[in-house]
Amino acid sequence: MGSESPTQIPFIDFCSDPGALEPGSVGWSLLCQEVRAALEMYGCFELAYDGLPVQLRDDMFEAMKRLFDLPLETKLKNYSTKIYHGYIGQSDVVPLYESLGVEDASRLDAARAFTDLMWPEGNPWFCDTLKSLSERMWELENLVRRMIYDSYGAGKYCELDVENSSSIFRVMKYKAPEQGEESAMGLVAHTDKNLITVLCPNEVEGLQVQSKAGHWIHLTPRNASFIVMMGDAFKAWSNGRLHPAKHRVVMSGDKERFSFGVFSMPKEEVTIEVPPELVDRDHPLLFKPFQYMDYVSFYYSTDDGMNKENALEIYAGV
Ligand SMILES: O=C(O)CCC(=O)C(=O)O
Ligand SMILES: [Fe+2]
Repeated sequence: MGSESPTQIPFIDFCSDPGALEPGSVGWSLLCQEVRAALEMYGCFELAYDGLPVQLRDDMFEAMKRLFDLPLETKLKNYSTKIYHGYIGQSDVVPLYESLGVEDASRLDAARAFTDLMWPEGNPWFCDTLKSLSERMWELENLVRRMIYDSYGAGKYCELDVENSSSIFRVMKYKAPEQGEESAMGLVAHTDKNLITVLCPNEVEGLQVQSKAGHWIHLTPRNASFIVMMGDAFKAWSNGRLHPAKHRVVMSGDKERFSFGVFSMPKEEVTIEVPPELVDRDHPLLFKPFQYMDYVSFYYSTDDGMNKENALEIYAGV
């Protein structure tokens, strides 16, 4: 893979050596370094992981079709005062895109509240699928997070930081472009603002990641793999080491694309702070402590253009 214009993102296999998922083992240390290198260089990687039954993800893709087929007025009930937490869709900028979000969906009460909102007559199957899948995705997020912390010798902060985090489970649908249109923007280029995003796309391609050199890499994920993506908040925590990958979705062909993912973020009252282990003479402090939602509000209040590109540096840079 040439570093000038890579055609793929790194692929990391969590299945080949189950012993490597034991913190403290030799395999674990090697995996931590591999994860760190991928996230510093590309800001993302494709992951093979067998801790989540394929049937469960297939059930979710099946359930998502029915969810998105509900009337718009029902989907709009998934409303949140928090930015990017509820229903998003009907946008002139990305008319193919629609998504719904459930905060802390691994909690039964949260999964049930969402399900009851969408299906007042009840839908226990959807509720169970949502809860189980969110739980497993959250475990996976925690595993990757632990690897990142350990790779920087900052493992002692991990448990508390995980406790101080929340998550959104989002389901996304992208319609195929209009007939006669070769391709169309499904989701405009952005970096995620949160800590870690773990995505699970269906078999329809469309996700593209920008390399540091500025080339768009078209992802062709292997069957049943996951995409792990760094967000701005983790870049700040790592004192600039982790690279938030810029990505977008471009739709072509005649098939709808579905994906779901877990987006982790610090709880509202929690301050993101660079651990002292990550600051030294060669790595002077780059970011002031800040609260995640304040940064998100800042990001969405700025105009398009330069400010959006460097929002983290403008908002929290020292
Ligand atoms: O659907 C995808 O694969 C990407 C979604 C995404 O980038 C996002 O929701 O931030
Ligand atoms: Fe994203």
